[in-house]
Amino acid sequence: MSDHLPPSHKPVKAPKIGVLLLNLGTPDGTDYWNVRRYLKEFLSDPRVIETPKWLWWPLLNLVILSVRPQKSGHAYAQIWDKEKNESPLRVITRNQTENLAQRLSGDGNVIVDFAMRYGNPSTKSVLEKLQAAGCQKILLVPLYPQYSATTTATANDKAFEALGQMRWQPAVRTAPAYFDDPKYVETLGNSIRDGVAKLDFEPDLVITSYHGMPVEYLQRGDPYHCQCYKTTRLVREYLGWDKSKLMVTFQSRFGPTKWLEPYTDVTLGELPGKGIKKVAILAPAFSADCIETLEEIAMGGKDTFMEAGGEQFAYIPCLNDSPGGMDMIEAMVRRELSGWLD
Ligand SMILES: C=CC1=C(C)c2cc3[nH]c(cc4nc(cc5[nH]c(cc1n2)c(C)c5CCC(=O)O)C(CCC(=O)O)=C4C)c(C)c3C=C
Ligand SMILES: [Fe+2]
Ligand SMILES: [Fe+2]
Repeated sequence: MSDHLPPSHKPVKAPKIGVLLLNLGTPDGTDYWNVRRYLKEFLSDPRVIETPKWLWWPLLNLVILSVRPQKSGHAYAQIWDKEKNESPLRVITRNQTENLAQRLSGDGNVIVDFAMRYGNPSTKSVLEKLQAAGCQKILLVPLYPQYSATTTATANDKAFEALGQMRWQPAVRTAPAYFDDPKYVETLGNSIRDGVAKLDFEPDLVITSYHGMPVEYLQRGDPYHCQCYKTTRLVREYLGWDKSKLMVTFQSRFGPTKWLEPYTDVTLGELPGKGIKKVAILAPAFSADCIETLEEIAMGGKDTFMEAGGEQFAYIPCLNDSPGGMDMIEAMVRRELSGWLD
């Protein structure tokens, strides 16, 4: 009888599985307003800045956002991918996405995409796109090897904020940090060994420079600091190197508070005076090269080191969409999809 028929509803797509790679974000352009918009969203995140809002709001809006966008915009302009008119972080994240999609294409019903925590493509827009395409199961993959509330947790928060507005919410999994995953350690170790072998000099020291954070965040329980040290220890053990050959430093200090030490810039300025004149440096906290690696370390870090009397300086790129890096991401994603993939 017609009164027992269900009311009309939206057409239902064949069920699919979504894999969503999440990264931090980047401005859409290097001009003042694009950088300002991005920094405002980023620096208004209470997971990133824990200063009470009543104190932080005037400081951010009246001081920081009137000067920082110009300074950062100039830095972004130096590393901008002019051909694609895009920031390297987004170019590389898209390449990783396309590469992974290719690798999972034989698995039939998987859609791979990427989204940013700040800026575009927004996490909400991509999750809605995946849901509209029929994804009833979604794996969120924050592309941060070491967990931090300031990166991993806020990326997941943003996804759950969007999921919270969905009537038909997909089943969701989040991939864990992979700082001690043997495949990550091996891949990073191989990239250091190969990166050093390609140089026309033998470095006295290799520096693993991690993005820093206020010491207070560590004291309040963020495990990031320990995970950084563990990554470097495991890589050193994998390479069979002496402790004196591989060092940990922390970069990208922001604001007047005490951040994790030793600071990368201070260390680079001091090493030549201690007789260490040839260094190679890499940034294992980043899954893709970006302003913090290309401008701050490969350019700024080199200047600091050479001006202090250094003789040779080399930057070893992030894993990006290298074959080894993609093998590692694919293995991690397949593991986290277990039970979902046929
Ligand atoms: C203000 C505090 C910040 C904390 C804490 C922080 C942690 C953190 N960040 C990354 C990865 C990236 N950060 C990037 C840029 C960036 N980071 C901060 C500040 C903090 N980061 C700022 C203000 C900026 C913007 C650039 C600038 O104005 O200097 C990026 C690169 C983005 C790009 O577009 O290229 C990444 C990636 C990690 C891993 C981390 C963990 C502790
Ligand atoms: Fe950062
Ligand atoms: Fe620690």
